Amino acid sequence: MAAQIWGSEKRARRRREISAKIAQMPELHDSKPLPFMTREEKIMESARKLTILTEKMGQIIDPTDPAELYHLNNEVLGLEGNPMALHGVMFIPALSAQASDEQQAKWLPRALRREIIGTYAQTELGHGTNLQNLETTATYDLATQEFVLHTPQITALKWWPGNLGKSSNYAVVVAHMIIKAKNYGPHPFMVQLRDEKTHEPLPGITIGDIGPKMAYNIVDNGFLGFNKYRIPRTNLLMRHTKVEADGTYIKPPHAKINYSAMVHVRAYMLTGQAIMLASALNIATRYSSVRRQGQIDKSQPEVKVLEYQTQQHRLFPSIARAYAFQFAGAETVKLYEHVLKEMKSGNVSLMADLHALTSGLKSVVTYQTGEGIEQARMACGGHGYSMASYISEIYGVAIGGCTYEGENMVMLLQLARYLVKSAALVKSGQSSKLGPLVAYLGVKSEPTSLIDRIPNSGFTEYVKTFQHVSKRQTLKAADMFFGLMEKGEKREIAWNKCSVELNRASRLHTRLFIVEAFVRRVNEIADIRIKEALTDLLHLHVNYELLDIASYALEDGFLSASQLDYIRDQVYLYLGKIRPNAVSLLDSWEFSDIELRSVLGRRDGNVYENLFKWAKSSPLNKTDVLSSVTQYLKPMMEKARL
Ligand SMILES: CCCCCCCCCCCCCCCCCCCCCCCC(=O)SCCNC(=O)CCNC(=O)[C@H](O)C(C)(C)COP(=O)(O)OP(=O)(O)OC[C@H]1O[C@@H](n2cnc3c(N)ncnc32)[C@H](O)[C@@H]1OP(=O)(O)O
Ligand SMILES: Cc1cc2nc3c(=O)[nH]c(=O)nc-3n(C[C@H](O)[C@H](O)[C@H](O)COP(=O)(O)OP(=O)(O)OC[C@H]3O[C@@H](n4cnc5c(N)ncnc54)[C@H](O)[C@@H]3O)c2cc1C
Repeated sequence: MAAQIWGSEKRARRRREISAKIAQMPELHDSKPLPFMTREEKIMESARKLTILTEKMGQIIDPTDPAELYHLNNEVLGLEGNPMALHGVMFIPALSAQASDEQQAKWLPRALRREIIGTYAQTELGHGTNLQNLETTATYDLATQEFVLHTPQITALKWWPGNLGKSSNYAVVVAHMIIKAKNYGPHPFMVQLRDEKTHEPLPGITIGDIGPKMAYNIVDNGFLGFNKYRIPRTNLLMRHTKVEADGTYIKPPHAKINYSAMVHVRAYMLTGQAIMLASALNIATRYSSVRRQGQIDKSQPEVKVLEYQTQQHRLFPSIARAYAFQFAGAETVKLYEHVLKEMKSGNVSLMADLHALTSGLKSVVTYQTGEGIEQARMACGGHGYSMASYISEIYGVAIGGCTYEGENMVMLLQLARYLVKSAALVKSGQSSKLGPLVAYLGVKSEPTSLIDRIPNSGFTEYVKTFQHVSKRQTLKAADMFFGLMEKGEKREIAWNKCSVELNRASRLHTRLFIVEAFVRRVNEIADIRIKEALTDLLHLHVNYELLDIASYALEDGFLSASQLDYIRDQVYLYLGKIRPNAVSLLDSWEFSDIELRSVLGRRDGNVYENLFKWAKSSPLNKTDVLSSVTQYLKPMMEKARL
């Protein structure tokens, strides 16, 4: 099963080898539990480990393999980030995709050797979503052949970029490029922020940390202002766009090609979310098979809480989602790598499809991951609320994904643009022009669903039902939009009035893609036992998801009330079938105790003893009487007693 999850036997084996090596290297372990550290201590601890990794990484992993890097990162540095997180996740990808060969030769080897640390500085205090209204300017000075970076007012301060505040000395900065008074829109520039020797900010740069956040507190998200700060013309990233010395602008082959670093993260973060969901579920499911509370049959001893159907219903559909996200994420990464290769050689024809797909997936996956992790926390009762479970930290980190790389509603609306265009093709009789991901929009469906009507139909009737609801909602939302425009509404006003319906269409389309990716994967599996276990999980997935969106299929009679009862019964049936495999389905992800960082989710199940040990190690317990007591509470009580 690990081979299915991680992509191959070899990958699963490599993960085990890497975990085993890390287990033998105490210098790479947390020196104490992260929840007991201050933010400064955590940052220090993380930087300490990073420097060891820079020395020893080659002994542990193949540093050119992103999957191995990611695993090393999760084991050693953990989910809460590190001082170079953005360096690997966005700075290097931005340089790789957007810098010319000459620029790459100059900067990439230095970045890869970690001579410099970089980040991606785009979002500002006043604008994150609407890139067209960013306010930082890069004005070309023809006389000196330099760009002058400037922050005209407080809302133009860069705000949020990870590791910008304290760690990075370089950044890819996105600013509006102005040449001879003409604004060419946001463009990426390579900018040195700090002195390479002293690490002091360079003159003309204001920089710092934006303060503690809901999670990710090892990352120094920062602010950055420029006061007429000059950089050479050749610091504009020029793989796709060029500015000649005389100010001539050569436009890129696609207007949004400079957004590729964002698409990179959107494509890669899906499996990251799957891992966080599976981690939280692993903790909750293991704990649920240790925790005994109450009886189902009063004549029997107390049961493991995992025996309760409500507990299974809380956890198992999310187990199915974690697998589904992992499979859909793996497909998306493959597609991204393909499109990136094509883009580099000038073929930009697949960019719109990739953008639509990653926008929808990023939104649905992060939202459902958040839901699943929160349910996992609640499923652990009181101990889930303790930082000893570590689930709240996983939740805080995962939920950040709903906001970064494009706020979820906004990204769903991006997919909706693509769906509405596709609907227009269907309506104008040009269904043959639909791309493969939306081809179903042009296919006539049966009048009613055949779920439970055709024996042994596998998952086909389920997929058709998801297609039907997605198609119907897309065409309905598009009709609403076109109808308003026909009545004379301006395009943007009409769009806003339909946006809730449009986003519903985007979610349904994305959920269909996730179901199809799961079905595709299960169909490919040769090993009978693995196929059986995953088929059970897929049954649970399709029935649970369909029940969740049933109103869309009920409103036009595509599903009947009796079919709905059948679907509900299937959910209960598969909860029971999955129960014996539940812990194994999560243990198959092979998270080590080092990586999980959870007292509740320990592999050995020795929860109570270790919870007590953990509590005793709290800094508050170093002394029996705290100074808050001697200084305030004790005098208060004494005064009251007089
Ligand atoms: C030991 C070492 C450890 C190191 C570890 C290394 C591991 C390496 C492995 C990697 C693993 C990665 C895992 C991820 C883990 C995550 C870590 C967390 C890091 C957090 C990073 C967060 C970073 C950020 O948030 S950066 C800022 C992101 N900002 C945004 O996303 C802003 C959102 N806004 C937008 O994207 C745009 O403004 C948008 C799209 C909303 C609107 O743009 P615009 O106004 O320009 O366009 P429109 O007018 O709306 O549209 C015009 C047209 O263009 C189309 N379009 C838009 N974007 C794209 C695109 N990208 N591609 C193609 N087409 C695009 C749009 O659809 C329109 O098309 P139409 O045809 O006109 O409809
Ligand atoms: C943990 C974290 C890490 C980050 N790292 C980085 C980084 O490394 N580099 C970087 O540059 N940035 C980074 N960011 C910033 C992040 O990319 C933005 O916060 C994000 O893109 C959302 O933009 P915003 O803050 O402007 O939200 P807003 O756009 O202000 O969103 C507020 C509300 O308005 C709604 N809204 C906005 N526009 C529309 C619209 N057109 N239609 C409908 N609704 C709309 C949204 O849906 C939301 O409900 C990070 C953010 C976080 C939380």
